[in-house]
Amino acid sequence: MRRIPIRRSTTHTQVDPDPEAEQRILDGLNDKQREAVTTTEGPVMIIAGPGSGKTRALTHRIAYLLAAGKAQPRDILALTFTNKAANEMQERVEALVGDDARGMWVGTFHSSFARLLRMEGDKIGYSEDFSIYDTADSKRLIRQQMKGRNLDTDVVKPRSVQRMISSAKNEMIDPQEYAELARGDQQEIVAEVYPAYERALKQANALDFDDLLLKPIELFEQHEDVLEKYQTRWQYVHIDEYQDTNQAQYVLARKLSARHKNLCVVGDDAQSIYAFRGADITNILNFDNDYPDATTIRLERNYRSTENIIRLADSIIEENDDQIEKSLWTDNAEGEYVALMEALSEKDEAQKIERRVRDLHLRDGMEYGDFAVLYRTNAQSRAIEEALRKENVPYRVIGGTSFYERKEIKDVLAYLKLLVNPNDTASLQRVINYPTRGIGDKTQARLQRYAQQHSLSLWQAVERVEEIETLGTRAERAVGKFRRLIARYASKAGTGSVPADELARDLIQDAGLLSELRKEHTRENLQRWENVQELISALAEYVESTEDATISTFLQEVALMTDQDEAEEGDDKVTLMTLHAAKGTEFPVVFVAGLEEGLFPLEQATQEKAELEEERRLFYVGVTRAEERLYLSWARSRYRYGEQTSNTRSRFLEEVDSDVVRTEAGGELEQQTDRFSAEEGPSADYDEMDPHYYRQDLSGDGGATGSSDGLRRIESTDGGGGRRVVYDEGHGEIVPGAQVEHQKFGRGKVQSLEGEGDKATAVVFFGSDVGNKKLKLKYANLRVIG
Ligand SMILES: Nc1ncnc2c1ncn2[C@@H]1O[C@H](COP(=O)(O)OP(=O)(O)OP(=O)(O)O)[C@@H](O)[C@H]1O
Ligand SMILES: [Mg+2]
Repeated sequence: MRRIPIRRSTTHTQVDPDPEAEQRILDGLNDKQREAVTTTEGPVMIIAGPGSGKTRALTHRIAYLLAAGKAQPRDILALTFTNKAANEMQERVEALVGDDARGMWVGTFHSSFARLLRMEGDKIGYSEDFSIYDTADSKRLIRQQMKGRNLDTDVVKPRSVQRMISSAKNEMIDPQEYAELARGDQQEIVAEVYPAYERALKQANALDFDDLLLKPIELFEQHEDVLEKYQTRWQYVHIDEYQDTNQAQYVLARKLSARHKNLCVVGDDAQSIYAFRGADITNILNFDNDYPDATTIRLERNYRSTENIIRLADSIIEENDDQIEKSLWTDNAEGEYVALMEALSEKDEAQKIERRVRDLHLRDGMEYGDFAVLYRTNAQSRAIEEALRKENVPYRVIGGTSFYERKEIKDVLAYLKLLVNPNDTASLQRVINYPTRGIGDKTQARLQRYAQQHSLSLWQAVERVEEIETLGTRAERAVGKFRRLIARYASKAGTGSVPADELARDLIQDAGLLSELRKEHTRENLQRWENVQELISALAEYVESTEDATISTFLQEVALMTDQDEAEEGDDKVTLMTLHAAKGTEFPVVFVAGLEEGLFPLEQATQEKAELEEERRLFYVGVTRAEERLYLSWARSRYRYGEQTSNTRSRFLEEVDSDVVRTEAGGELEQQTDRFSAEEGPSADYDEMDPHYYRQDLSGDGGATGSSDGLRRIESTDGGGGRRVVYDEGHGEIVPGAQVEHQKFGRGKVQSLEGEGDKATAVVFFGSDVGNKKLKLKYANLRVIG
């Protein structure tokens, strides 16, 4: 079932000072982190590399403020990058203070300020039920405005206009200023459409994504008292991933912390990857200047990755010129070499990834949930999905054709949006004649013209259909029928007499959506029908689990979901996502796929140094998600845009520190051709993979201890602090130093042991030809020979 982030109740709770909790919170940190946590007053910037515990420090800081009695939950604002990260933060804080910490505002910028606008937006002319427009909705509105002005949408595409308006908004350039600055035909057109688009949004009681940040600024500027209220309330303001804030976010942070001056930002300039969406790296670079009394704290110890992964990451980012000097060290083990995988095609690449996943799963007992496959473009997921599906490896894809972007889902959502906000023109246009109900293009154009002439919203024109003389009786009747349908359900939704999910179910039935999907018995239609059912289930679950749930709050949650939030939690699946979506996450095993010139870095980004550096930072973000193992892969040929392209390795691969990289065994590419073109299926040569990329010098000595319960317990030190390894007698005398025999690899000597029960593994050295192998004892069938 779809997971909708649960809306936090606004109930305020009190947290009493708790010295024990305070100690516990500080115990889980190193000195630098402790400094970050206890420097509670004044502006603080924590700047540090990936995996150094920035997010952890931020979370502990909030918990510390509560436990030390410096703040109550309601005094705290924390802004994160995804709703998922926000939920995690909320949960961890609660776990740390051992109490519920409701009343904190923890969320993304967009969801926090959407919430604020629901509460205060009436002061600048938005009713509480405003709609949030995504890019597609915005484009629809822009197209309509262009058509109304006889602007050729083939010459300048609504999509480009939408992008240009969005960039302008990101830089806080309003329509008037834009008109003054506009140069050249294209900008002149945008200058004409921009103010019309703004008016149309307002008329639709709708806000686009950029507005969710701009309107609060407008609100704060026009209503000093509202700003003061929140400035006073939020004594402590926190921002994670500060390197990716844009101008509007910068202004909001500044305004909100102006009174108490307790602004704590956390970030890493080397991980700034959203300049293309208006993020402004100078926000973090200039923090010291903007807040002259700021304390800057640097964290230097990486807790996440092996030494080899960090070495590789360092060698990547070194190539960039513009960055704050940082050093990163780790106490973690050296770890495996970073593996370079060369493939013939995207299909071959996908198969190789799938094999590695299964290999590590079966042999090393890694869970499927331990793996992430990262790529530059969404389209790359297809081949990987196919390979995984073929071998029944469970996976999830984050982002891409996200559930909530599917046509049938957007149709249902548009109906629901209309109930809440009938003036929502984009939604109305979407469903007014879907399913077909005799309100064709001509009728719609007439309604539209009438609306424009009388300065009405499209819905208001629908309401006055009887007065529109240009419409024939048939059209009038059809529009009238539709109006009654929407009005009936809108009033039901308004009274709240019927549970939201029930109402939605009845509405889509009455609107003819379900029968439309059942009309033709195709697989696609069946899938769509199921998706619609799933949406209703998600709504039902949301209603059940959320206080004060309404269709309106549900729609808001859906509109503000970020790619990462859609992931269903708790199940053991390989995660597939773009490098952008991977920010802030970590996985034991990471694959970065498609390292080819033109794809990563993207062709378009290779001309300008600044863009190339952003691609490189994206690569840096990708590799630093890995905890234990990292695979880099590229394919000699690949289908892109319907054509077979022939590729060379990415320049990024030439730049990395080759000392920590090993090309995967499997011989020359020619040999690989033989291997993979054979019809034997991927599992056939499963056993003979890659003896070379395991490190020879995996340390680990240990000894056996007897015990009274009859089980033999074997302790091994694994470099990470002497974990106890326990398994039963069934495996024989498998202790470090024992001679064993494996069916395939022959004789070897046990080097070290790790894990427990079914997950117990041994590293065995099988001589210099085969090298070290890490084997899962449950499957390895090792025979002890001495
Ligand atoms: N003092 C610590 N002791 C033990 N583990 C830690 C400590 N600090 C951080 N960690 C662990 O290290 C990992 C990385 O931490 P975290 O995600 O906070 O890093 P980050 O700096 O935010 O990384 P990124 O830049 O990728 O967002 C996490 O698993 C975290 O729990
Ligand atoms: Mg982080």
